[in-house]
Amino acid sequence: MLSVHVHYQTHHFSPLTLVSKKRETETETEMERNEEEIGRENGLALATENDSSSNSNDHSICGFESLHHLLCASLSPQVFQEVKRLLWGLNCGRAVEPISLPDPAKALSSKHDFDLQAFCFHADKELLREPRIVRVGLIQNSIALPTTAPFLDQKRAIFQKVRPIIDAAGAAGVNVLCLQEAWIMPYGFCTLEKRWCELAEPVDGESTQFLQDLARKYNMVIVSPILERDLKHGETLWNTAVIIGSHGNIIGKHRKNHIPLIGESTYYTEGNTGHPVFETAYGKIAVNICYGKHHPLNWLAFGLNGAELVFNPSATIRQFSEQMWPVEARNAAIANSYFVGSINRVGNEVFPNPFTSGDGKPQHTDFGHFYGSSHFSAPDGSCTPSLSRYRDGLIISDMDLNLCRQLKDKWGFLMTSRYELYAELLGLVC
Ligand SMILES: NC(=O)NCCC(=O)O
Repeated sequence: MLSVHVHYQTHHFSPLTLVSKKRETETETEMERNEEEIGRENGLALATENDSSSNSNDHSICGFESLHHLLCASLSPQVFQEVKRLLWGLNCGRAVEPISLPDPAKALSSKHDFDLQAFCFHADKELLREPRIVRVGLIQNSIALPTTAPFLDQKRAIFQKVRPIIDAAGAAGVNVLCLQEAWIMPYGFCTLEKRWCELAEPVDGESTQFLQDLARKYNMVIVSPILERDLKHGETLWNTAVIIGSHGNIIGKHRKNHIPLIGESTYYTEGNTGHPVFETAYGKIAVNICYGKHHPLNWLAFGLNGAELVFNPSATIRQFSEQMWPVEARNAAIANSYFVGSINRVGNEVFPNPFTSGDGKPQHTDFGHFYGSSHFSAPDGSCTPSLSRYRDGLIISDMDLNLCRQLKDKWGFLMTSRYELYAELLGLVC
């Protein structure tokens, strides 16, 4: 059993070992022709772009909360071990290990029905440095009230819903916690309606105050991505992550660097904070907000500024990015020798007025399914399984930050880079 708090469905497919036995007797063409059939025999209908069978209305993956759960229940233990090695990699020669959490954290996850999983990334033992183990948490959540409810009620209901998840992180001894992009509101930007601007807050606004108390209570650094209104500079809007220190102090903020050309760009523009790395009690952290994950140089800049852990708080749907999700952050972790925590909201958010997404499709009232699937990636290329595709959740991982330098020494990506060549080229094209 790989997760600390498991919610397996009752489906049990025949082990794929049966499939491989059958395949030994087939030619390659037969295998191709029969792939779908064999998949169906095993209850694993293969997904195609237009095939909704892999994403039934409950937004499960063939009845499972995550790919990890599906594979664990469907493969023989031996085959699953090997598939895990290939899909999630090895950390210090071993599969990324689940760890157990204190009972109060587990009790909160049962009572409030959120997915709770915990893992551990190791580093090699060093002779001159002590291990630098940090416990990091990521929270994914759906909204709490219909998008038609009064705004203040919507926001406060989200506070109420997220509170026990933060309490679970506190009970589990999490040191650094990150919430999802614009966590205090629905992702109303897809509607283009300006009324969502009302939910913007100053950096020291209501949500920051709410989290400051919790940061103090649990001695925890909290990263809080909000829609910001800069009251001191023309009341402009930004998509901002506020970094709250473990004493409840505001360490700083980062404003989203890359704004997608969908909805959001009609609300706010590119951030003006560069690529800050925040020195916290628990390590050097940075935030690459959502769409910035598609920009390798954005990831690079946080690395060059010394980040050891970069969060990617997101709000993204299946149609946009699900196939990129397991790849981009993991690649950034490898290329820049740091850890990445990827967070995505969950659920469907239905809005009162129909809108289009500029894709020629009919008007609709919901943007699409936010597929959750929050997870961690490590600089050695290993990663954790993902949280549920449709439920709120908290994923925790211990990570020895010494692994960052160890990977730099092993692979030397920074040393062998040729940034001067790229700088020259970029100088020419800019
Ligand atoms: N929130 C946001 O930047 N969404 C863009 C979609 C994506 O990057 O997957």
